[in-house]
Amino acid sequence: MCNTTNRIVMKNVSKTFTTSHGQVTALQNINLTIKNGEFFCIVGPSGCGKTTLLRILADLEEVSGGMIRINSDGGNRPVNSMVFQEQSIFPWMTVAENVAYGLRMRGIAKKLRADIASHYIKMIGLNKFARAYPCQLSGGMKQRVSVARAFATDPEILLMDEPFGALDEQNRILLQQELLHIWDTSKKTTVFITHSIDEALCVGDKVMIMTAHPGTIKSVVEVDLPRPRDIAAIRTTVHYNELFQQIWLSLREEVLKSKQQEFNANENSQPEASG
Ligand SMILES: Nc1ncnc2c1ncn2[C@@H]1O[C@H](COP(=O)(O)OP(=O)(O)OP(=O)(O)O)[C@@H](O)[C@H]1O
Repeated sequence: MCNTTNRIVMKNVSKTFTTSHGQVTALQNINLTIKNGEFFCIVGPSGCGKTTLLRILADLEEVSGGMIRINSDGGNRPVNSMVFQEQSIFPWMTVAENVAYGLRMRGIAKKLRADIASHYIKMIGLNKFARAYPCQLSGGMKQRVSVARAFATDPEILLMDEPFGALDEQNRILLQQELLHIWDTSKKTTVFITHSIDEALCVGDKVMIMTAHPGTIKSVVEVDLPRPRDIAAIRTTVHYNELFQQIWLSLREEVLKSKQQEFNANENSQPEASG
């Protein structure tokens, strides 16, 4: 599944934003090692710093303290590729052009990039739509294209920020299964944010639970469910339910804290009653 080489190491990482209302500490004391080939999921209450952590890994945000090391292979391929919740494909390009986009940017020859794109388009079941434009696709189909494009680019690390969060349940299950299928053939180091414990258990090797704001690491649970995974089948196992309970008990406390924080913030922002 994954080998023992460390791909990502974070030591005492913190991130503070300066806003017009003062300083916001989004992340504190993050110590984390993600191994090469690991499928690493992150869950946590809203606003706990999940996206900030991913943006730091994507080099879109600088850390305020601590250090981060990404062990790169040093080849021609990109270090990372990101898939967002909202489809981020180009509306003026066909499905095939979208999937091949990263390869074109890397100067890969036309024939080779067409072959690679076609391979991933088949994997996501959109062969008949290779020449279609995004406006001709459903939301689920567009998100499939985003996933195919990320894999086709062959990054060393795949960063996924709630990639299926906006999809209905049926499409989500189909895409989770397709993601697992593509991932099984590439064993790419993946960092995957989700609000769903079920999704984290279906796809992940590890699930990291974050505390309510400011985000720290509460615990990391190893998902020792066998691979390759059939999503429908693993959900019926006793061990899946044990893991679900373990994660939920840890997460529940943080979700309640986060709700209380929201309530307190609302109370403090209420204008005082006059008279
Ligand atoms: N650019 C920014 N400027 C100021 N504050 C920010 C910025 N980005 C994030 N924050 C704050 O940092 C904290 C963490 O935000 P972040 O988006 O990382 O959380 P999250 O866990 O991804 O939330 P959600 O689950 O709701 O997407 C929040 O308090 C947020 O308001």
